[in-house]
Amino acid sequence: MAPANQRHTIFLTPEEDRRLRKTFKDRLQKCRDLTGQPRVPTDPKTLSSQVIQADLLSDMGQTGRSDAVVAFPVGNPYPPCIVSLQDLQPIELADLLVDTHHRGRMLTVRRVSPVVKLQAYSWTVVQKIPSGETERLEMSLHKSKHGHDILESGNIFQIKEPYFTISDQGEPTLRIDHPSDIAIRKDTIPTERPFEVGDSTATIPDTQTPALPTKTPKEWKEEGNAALKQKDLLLAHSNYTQGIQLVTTDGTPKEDSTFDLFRNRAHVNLALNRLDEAKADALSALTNLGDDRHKELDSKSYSRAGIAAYNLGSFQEAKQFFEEQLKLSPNDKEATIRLKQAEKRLKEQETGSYDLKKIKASLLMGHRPVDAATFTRNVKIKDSPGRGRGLYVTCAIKAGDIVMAEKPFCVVWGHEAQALTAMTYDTRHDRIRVFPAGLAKSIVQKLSDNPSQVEKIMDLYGDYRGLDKQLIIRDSGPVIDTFQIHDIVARNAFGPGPAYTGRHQGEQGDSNASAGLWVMAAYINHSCIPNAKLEYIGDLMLIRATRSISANEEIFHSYEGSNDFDARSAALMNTWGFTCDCKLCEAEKADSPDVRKKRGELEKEADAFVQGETASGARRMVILKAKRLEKSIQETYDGERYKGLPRTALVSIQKWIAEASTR
Ligand SMILES: C[S@@+](CC[C@H](N)C(=O)[O-])C[C@H]1O[C@@H](n2cnc3c(N)ncnc32)[C@H](O)[C@@H]1O
Repeated sequence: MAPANQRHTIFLTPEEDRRLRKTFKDRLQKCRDLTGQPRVPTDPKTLSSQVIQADLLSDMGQTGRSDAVVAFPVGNPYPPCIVSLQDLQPIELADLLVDTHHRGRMLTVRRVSPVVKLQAYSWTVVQKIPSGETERLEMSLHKSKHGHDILESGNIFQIKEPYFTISDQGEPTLRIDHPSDIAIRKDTIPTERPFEVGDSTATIPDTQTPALPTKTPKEWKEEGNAALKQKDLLLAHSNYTQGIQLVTTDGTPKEDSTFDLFRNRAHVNLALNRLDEAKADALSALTNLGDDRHKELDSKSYSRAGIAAYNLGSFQEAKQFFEEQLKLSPNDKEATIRLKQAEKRLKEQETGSYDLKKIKASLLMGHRPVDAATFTRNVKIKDSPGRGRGLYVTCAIKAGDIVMAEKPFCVVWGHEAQALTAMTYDTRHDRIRVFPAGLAKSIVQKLSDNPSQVEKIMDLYGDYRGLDKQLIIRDSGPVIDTFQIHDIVARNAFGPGPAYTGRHQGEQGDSNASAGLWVMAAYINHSCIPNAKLEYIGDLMLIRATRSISANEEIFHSYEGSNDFDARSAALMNTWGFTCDCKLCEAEKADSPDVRKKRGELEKEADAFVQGETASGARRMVILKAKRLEKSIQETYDGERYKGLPRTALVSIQKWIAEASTR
């Protein structure tokens, strides 16, 4: 994870480290050994008793959330299915091969057991009908949608290009890594006897049949409204969608009930943070009729379109929608306030001038996230030789000034339920890393709900390029390669530290560090002698110049603050996969290991001295001791080689001496 306040390490004993690597390597080996072998049929009774036992254990809290850090392997990416359901050929469980992706095929199964929900995956038992054969089905990290477990949200699934493999626990399993590879059948027949393994009386056709009995759009609207009243947003969304699908073939509503369906779904979409669809729905709901009743309804639609645009950071568009709303309802106070807010954001976007005092005060009042715009006018992305792309300033910036300010694409704070720090074993580099899994999950969810954002996220640096940055929409949503998201998060996420100070103690344990993705800032490369630093005010990230920066100069901040060359180099390689070649690293690399060791020891001594001795009012003898320590550290630096470079080991002792000497 990237800077600052990041947590790169979770302490593992050598034995734990060895066991973790061995478990995952053994599983990989088992997969390799069995690849392409025919699947061995399972015993339905054994499978069902396993799931029931595991479900009981998880109910008793024995396998659910605990302080233990979740670990899973990464580094064997495979692409999601990009073929529509209708173009896939059905496959039987009996035809599956081990550790194989069944490209071009689709498996329709019925869930016949409860779902065992664990932190990093969920699993259940499914049955092929009419054969009655059963199999384990596992959905990995990206297993929930708006807080609901996907496997639990239905009982008939269509699995696209099924992947049959061996689970991390060594069991044969169908495994889903990309949420777009599983569809819940809309015509799911609610089973009165839901969990009877071996029941093969019902048949499920592989292709979808129209829902029976058919409801009218008005009835779907009423069902949607009822679900909304019950706060079941997903059901309300589904009901309105069914109504919309009945009345529109070309996306254009024709009568009042259809306009209502769109307007109501816009409301639900706002609540679900599905902003793209919220905006589109609100605009589709516009009747453009001039009578008072329709004017009032259209005003509501403009308001919803404006809120969606505002939350997407499209402030110009938001402003236009609120202006249209005010034309229809000139006395609407809320619309006037919203218009003013949009205008303020546009000004921030343009000038980079923020009322930081007011923002800080709003944080004290508990208002989060910060209501502010992103300011990136003075920076641009360009190639940075040897470092991929980097961020450059387009004009001179004075020391202390704001280079840019950015709101995150997504942030998960340590105190939030979604926070989850995991350990990953990357089979590509044989490395164990700390990974903000909760952030990755939230990003996948946000992108699935807001396809307009896919391109900018997928453009970020990651080792595995997956589908690159192309947006592919299939069946009912965008195809998101979760392995690509993993690699992007691993190299670009920031650790902003706890959201609150003083309160919410313990919000950053081993398993719940805060993490976020600030897209433009993610283009900034590392240097051990940076010219900029990060600050967070709530979720607003400020990048400030630490010295004056000339026009067209590249911006750098320090990903890793350790003064110890070896520790710093190891962290840069382990977390970000590169060797720093800045002048400071060059100079430190040229020092002999003995000199580096000596300097490290002296620095520790200096730190202990500074902690133990108060500078103000220090006696002469104590100051002399500090100066001797300073001199010893100075002697570890080669004057010629370190000319113009920071001598980082001296920082604390020199600060102490300066303070002690000003009396
Ligand atoms: C947060 S991204 C920075 C933007 C990235 N350079 C790009 O092209 O999108 C971090 C990645 O940039 C590269 N990087 C950053 N600083 C570097 C440096 N000083 N030297 C070499 N590579 C660097 C590494 O590949 C690292 O994993």
